[in-house]
Amino acid sequence: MCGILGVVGQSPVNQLLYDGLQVLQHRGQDAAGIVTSSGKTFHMHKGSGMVRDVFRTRNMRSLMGNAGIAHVRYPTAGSASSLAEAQPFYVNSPFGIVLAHNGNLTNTEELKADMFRHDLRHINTNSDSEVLLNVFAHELAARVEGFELSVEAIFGAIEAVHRRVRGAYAVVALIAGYGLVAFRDPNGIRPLVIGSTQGSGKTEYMFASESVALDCSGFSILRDVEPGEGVFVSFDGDFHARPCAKEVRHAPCLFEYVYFARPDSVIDGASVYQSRIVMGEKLGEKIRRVLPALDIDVVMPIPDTSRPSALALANSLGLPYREGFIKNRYIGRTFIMPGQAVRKKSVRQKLNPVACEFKDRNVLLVDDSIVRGTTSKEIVQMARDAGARKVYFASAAPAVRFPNVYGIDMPTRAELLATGRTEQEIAEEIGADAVIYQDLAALQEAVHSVNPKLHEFETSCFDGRYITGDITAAYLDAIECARGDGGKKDENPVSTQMIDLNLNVAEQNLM
Ligand SMILES: O=P(O)(O)OC[C@H]1O[C@H](OP(=O)(O)OP(=O)(O)O)[C@H](O)[C@@H]1O
Ligand SMILES: NC(=O)CC[C@H](N)C(=O)O
Ligand SMILES: [Mg+2]
Repeated sequence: MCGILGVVGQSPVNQLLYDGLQVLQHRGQDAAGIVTSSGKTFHMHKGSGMVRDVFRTRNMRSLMGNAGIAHVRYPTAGSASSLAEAQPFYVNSPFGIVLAHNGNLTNTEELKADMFRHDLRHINTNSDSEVLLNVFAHELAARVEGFELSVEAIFGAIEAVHRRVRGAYAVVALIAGYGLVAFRDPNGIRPLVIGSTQGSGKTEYMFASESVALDCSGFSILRDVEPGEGVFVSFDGDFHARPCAKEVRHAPCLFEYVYFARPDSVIDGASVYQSRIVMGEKLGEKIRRVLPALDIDVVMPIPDTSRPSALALANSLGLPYREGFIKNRYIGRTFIMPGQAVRKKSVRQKLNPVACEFKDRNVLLVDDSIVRGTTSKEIVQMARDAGARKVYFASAAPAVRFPNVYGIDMPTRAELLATGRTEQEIAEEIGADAVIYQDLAALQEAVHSVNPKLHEFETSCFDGRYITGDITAAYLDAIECARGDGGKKDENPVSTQMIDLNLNVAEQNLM
């Protein structure tokens, strides 16, 4: 669930992009990159790790210009350790284009083959985002007349991307000498919001995965990029927007509201915080139904993400809310770390119980979701070790039983705790006295109640219905082989040595 950012300003944007990336860090912890544009030249710096580790003062100084794009990466294609797959990606023709992508394509292999045979383009990494950039570049080149690029040609290229590409994609790109392009897939699976502010008497624009990046940079929310829409802002600040897909649906990813997004963001007009509050209230109603005896002494969140839901749940049941686990603020999000060993170790480093809150009590632990069960297994044991009598575990999301192919790295059924298990068996597996899951209809209703205009969501990890209509059992088997924890390219050191055609690594090391 990467984070993307783009700005067309009237003064240097390097600091703005850096600060914005820091605010989007929760969407990707494995790599970060910024490209700025001054005149017809791009300036790029990217690397593996968190934003604070990738950029030094010397790198920041070299990022000159009044427009730029940026990316934080949580890989869903290729590998976490490959520097060559860090974004933004660059192609030199036509004009020079850099692109940053959040999401995951589902026809990458077909596109790659087409690109090689018909478009005569070479893809050098395993990243689907490099493929997406090359499709856009090819379609743009096909529409250039003479040396001039028209706004019509840009929208035509976006239309062609929507025709050729399947899956989830929210994109920002720069075309050297022209401006910034932004677009979102026709189902609107991944978020992309537009903000504006005034600078030197002109309107400045920012595009971001989440509105929190606009808030922290002094931009106000203008609106979301619509599903299938294309937007172009010239480097002079002229704004153009147009629908670019014939068939559109508005089905944002429900998991953004459950886990990925920051609570202070508003996605597609629905406050994430408000949505999580309602999720907690609805979960409270369900707990009243399924545990009528209600022998619970205290409700506790598993920090961070479940906090608003746990608080609302406790209020709705009239039970005390306590912070029984303290989070180490210097450890990142465990779910988006690459590899099960590091995720498991990090839960213990990240969360520690306050023993006196557990002693001889029946506790209800609340998490936003249970995916692999890495967190819940450890946490239930910690609660018992700290003296809890009974441990109930509630999830603000339904059981995750199906792989996600749209930008969340849970590619195999086998790694999901709920696969092939009843709720009773799940409780046994994590060592809880009972597990209570939110119903899918209640979860959808929670977000819908916050923005009644949202009727449909991308819910595949809960119900196995893939909105792009192209996901077959054979496709799922293939990604399971390629991306299961055993099959990931991370385990293959050769892939980390892939030549990075985007980045002057030698120069980066010298600086
Ligand atoms: O069942 P699992 O595979 O463990 O995945 C689910 C857990 O992972 C996430 O927490 P994470 O530590 O990533 O982030 P947070 O601090 O935002 O809650 C999520 O909030 C759950 O706690
Ligand atoms: N989570 C994402 O948005 C990932 C983007 C892209 N598929 C990558 O792996 O780099
Ligand atoms: Mg969590």
